[in-house]
Amino acid sequence: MSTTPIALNTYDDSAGLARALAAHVAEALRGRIARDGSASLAVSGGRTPVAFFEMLSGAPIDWSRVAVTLVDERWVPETSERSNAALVRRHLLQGPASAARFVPLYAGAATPEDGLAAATASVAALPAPFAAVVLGMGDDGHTASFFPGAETLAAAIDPSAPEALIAVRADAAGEPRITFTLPRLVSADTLVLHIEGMTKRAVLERACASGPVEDLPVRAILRARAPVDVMWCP
Ligand SMILES: O=C(O)[C@H](O)[C@@H](O)[C@H](O)[C@H](O)COP(=O)(O)O
Repeated sequence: MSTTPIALNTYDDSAGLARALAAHVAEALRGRIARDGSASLAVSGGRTPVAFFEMLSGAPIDWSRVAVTLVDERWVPETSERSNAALVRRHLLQGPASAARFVPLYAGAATPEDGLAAATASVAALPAPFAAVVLGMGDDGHTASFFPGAETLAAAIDPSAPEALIAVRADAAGEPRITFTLPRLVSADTLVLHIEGMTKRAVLERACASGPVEDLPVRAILRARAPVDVMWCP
C-alpha cells in the first residue's frame, strides 16, 4: 500500500511544541523580511494554536514588516467566540506582534459568498507567497476549511485553483466559512501541520495511507507538498 511521506517532529508537551513552532515561524518571517523587506503569515483558528500564538507574539521580529492573516475564517463577527480573527487579536497580535498588520477575511457581509470579492481584494495586497503557513487538523481530517462533504471542496483543493479564497458550506463546519485555496497555502516558504493528541495522530496516520482525498481532505496538503513538516505532541 502506498503511503505519503511526512516529516514528523515530536515534542514532549504543548509548551515545548509551541516554543519550537514559534522559533521556526519567526525564522521564516525574518528570512523573508531580510530578502524582500516584508513577509506574510497565515495561521489557523481553533483551540490548538493558542500557546503557539502567545509564544510567537513576543518573538524578536520587525513586526511592522509582517502581515498576518488566517488560513480560514468562520463567517461570524469578531464579537463571536467562534471568530478566528478575535482569537488572533487576543493571543497573537499582542506585545511586539501588535505592530503587525492584520488582514481579516470577514468584513461584515451577510454571507461568505457576498464577502468573497472584498476579502479577495484585501488579501491581494499581501506579500506573496506566504513566508509561513501554520495549519491545524480536525478529527474528521479537515484542514483550513477543506471539509469532507463540502460542495466547494473540489474547487478549494484544486492544485491550479485560480481563486485565492473560496466560500465553504459543510454540515461538519458549523457556520459557513471562507478559506484560502490549496495552491496559496502549499506555495508558502514554510508550511507546518500543527497537531496535538493521540486522536489526531491516528487521523494523520490514516491520511498518510492511500485513499480518497474527499474522505480526509488534509490529504490534499500532505500529497501536494510531501514530505509536509508535522509538529506533534501527545
Ligand atoms: O477555523 C478553524 O476551525 C480552523 O482553522 C481549522 O482548520 C482548525 O485548524 C481545525 O479545526 C483544528 O481545530 P482545533 O485546534 O480546535 O482542534
